[in-house]
Amino acid sequence: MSKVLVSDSIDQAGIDILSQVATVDVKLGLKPAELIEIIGEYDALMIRSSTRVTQEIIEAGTQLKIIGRAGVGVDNVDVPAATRRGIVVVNSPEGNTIAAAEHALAMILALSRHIPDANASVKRGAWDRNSFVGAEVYKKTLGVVGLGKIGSHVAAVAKTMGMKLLAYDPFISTDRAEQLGCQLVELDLLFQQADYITLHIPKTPETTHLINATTLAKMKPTARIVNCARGGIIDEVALAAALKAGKIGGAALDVFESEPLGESELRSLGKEVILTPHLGASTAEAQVNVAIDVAEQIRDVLLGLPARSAVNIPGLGPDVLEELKPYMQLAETLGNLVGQLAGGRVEVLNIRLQGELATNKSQPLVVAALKGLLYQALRERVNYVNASIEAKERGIRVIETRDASIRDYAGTLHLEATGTLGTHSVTGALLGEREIHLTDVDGFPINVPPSKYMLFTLHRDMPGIIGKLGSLLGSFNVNIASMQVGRKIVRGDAVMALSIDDPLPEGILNEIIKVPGIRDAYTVTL
Ligand SMILES: NC(=O)c1ccc[n+]([C@@H]2O[C@H](COP(=O)([O-])OP(=O)(O)OC[C@H]3O[C@@H](n4cnc5c(N)ncnc54)[C@H](O)[C@@H]3O)[C@@H](O)[C@H]2O)c1
Ligand SMILES: O=C(O)[C@H](O)COP(=O)(O)O
Repeated sequence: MSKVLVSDSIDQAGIDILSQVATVDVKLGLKPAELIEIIGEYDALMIRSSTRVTQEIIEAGTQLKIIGRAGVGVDNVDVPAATRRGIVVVNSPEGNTIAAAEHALAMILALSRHIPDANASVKRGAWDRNSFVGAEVYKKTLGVVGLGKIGSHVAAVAKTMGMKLLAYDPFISTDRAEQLGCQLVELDLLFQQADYITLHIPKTPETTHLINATTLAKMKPTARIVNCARGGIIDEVALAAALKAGKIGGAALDVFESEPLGESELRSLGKEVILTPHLGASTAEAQVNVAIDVAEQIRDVLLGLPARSAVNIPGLGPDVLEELKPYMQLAETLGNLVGQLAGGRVEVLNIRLQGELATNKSQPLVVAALKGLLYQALRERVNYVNASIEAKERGIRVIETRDASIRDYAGTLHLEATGTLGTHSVTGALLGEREIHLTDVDGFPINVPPSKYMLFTLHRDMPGIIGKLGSLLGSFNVNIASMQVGRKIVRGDAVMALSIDDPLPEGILNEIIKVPGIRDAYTVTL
């Protein structure tokens, strides 16, 4: 049975799902050295934001197949290191969207009405109504930086509170912003005009210290800024200085450059600053959502199925996956087949998407074809995560073409591999109940479903050759399950595709190519 380590606090709903397929160990608060010591026993690791999954931990996780982040941000995981090792990293992109958006909205209102400090003062026994006069958000301008899932929900709710909305997000369209009632503006204008600024962007090299002494100086002296996105987007030293100097009106932070928050000037500031310990996703509902979402993906990967929200499988979202799954199987089979026909070291892989396939997203198909192509060399070590990297490291050049014209089949995938031993090609399609069929081998039309053991010959189309090959195979006790000849002209060159029940015995290929008329023979295992 597989083993899963849960190293952050996860809702029981997730543990229950994992327990269906694995032994689950919940070990919270592990030090890095302790995690390194035990991670080698586990097939999967499930975390939130507290566990830092470094390259060292990934390298010690020799059995690891998947790292599941029960939440959105994977910045605590060394994703490139996981990718190099072929470990799938999954998250829950939507499970805590509402929770994080509502936390940001709560911060905006709490800042405006000094709720934390007013509450603390009453609890201390005071009744001070003068120190906590607030401001209304109605008719004020909210600047939303990042109009993705969380930013959009914040904008939608703020709109209903009567706020005017400005937004900055270079990756969304003006139409989308308008649908949400937001005016898309440049960042400088947003900084100058907003009464409230709320951040909903990932932390990237471009967004690190986006809020710094220079950008803070552009804001209104009454501006209030909220960060429920990621620590480090705000330069905390510059923020504390701006707040102290009255250059901005207030700040509410849920996330920090270093967590847990250590010594910080921000702690010493008054009611204009609200600090929460990374609580954006901490609602009962969100925790159930993310735990189920990620546990289901871990379960699926441990059962050999693909995950719906893998962050390190390019272009493979849940919607794409559902549609492309059968085509990915086709691409992988063809990749495996053409790799074996080509033999030697493949240098160029041409991939042509034909007919209705030409309009599909191609990246997952390319990855699947490469996974198939590299299977003979790498076996289980190649998967959807590392296939592209492995191919690149081997210097395999991938050339992709599309042709939307429909020929004999509605949609076909054609792979041509050129390597040290020559060039071979295969084409395939999904027919009937989405069953894989080989429709062409080395330019010769055939129509056969692939089977585990196959034999292909290149021969001259002439009387008696099928019989001679059949007798030869019979003399080696090889049972033929099916056989088909593909030819372009009568008595010209032809290809024979045979499905056989068992692997071809050693040495028989040499006998086959001695049969008069047979020029070449290839055996493959799929
Ligand atoms: N505090 C919490 O507990 C908590 C909970 C959930 C998510 N988060 C964080 O909230 C953030 C947003 O999450 P989401 O689910 O809305 O993500 P999302 O991917 O749906 O949206 C992010 C948006 O930011 C935009 N963006 C990227 N780079 C930008 C840039 N340089 N300038 C402006 N916009 C940029 C993208 O186009 C996208 O629209 C993430 O950092 C996530 O980790 C925090
Ligand atoms: O990225 C996220 O999902 C949030 O930051 C939540 O983090 P958490 O799961 O540690 O609360």
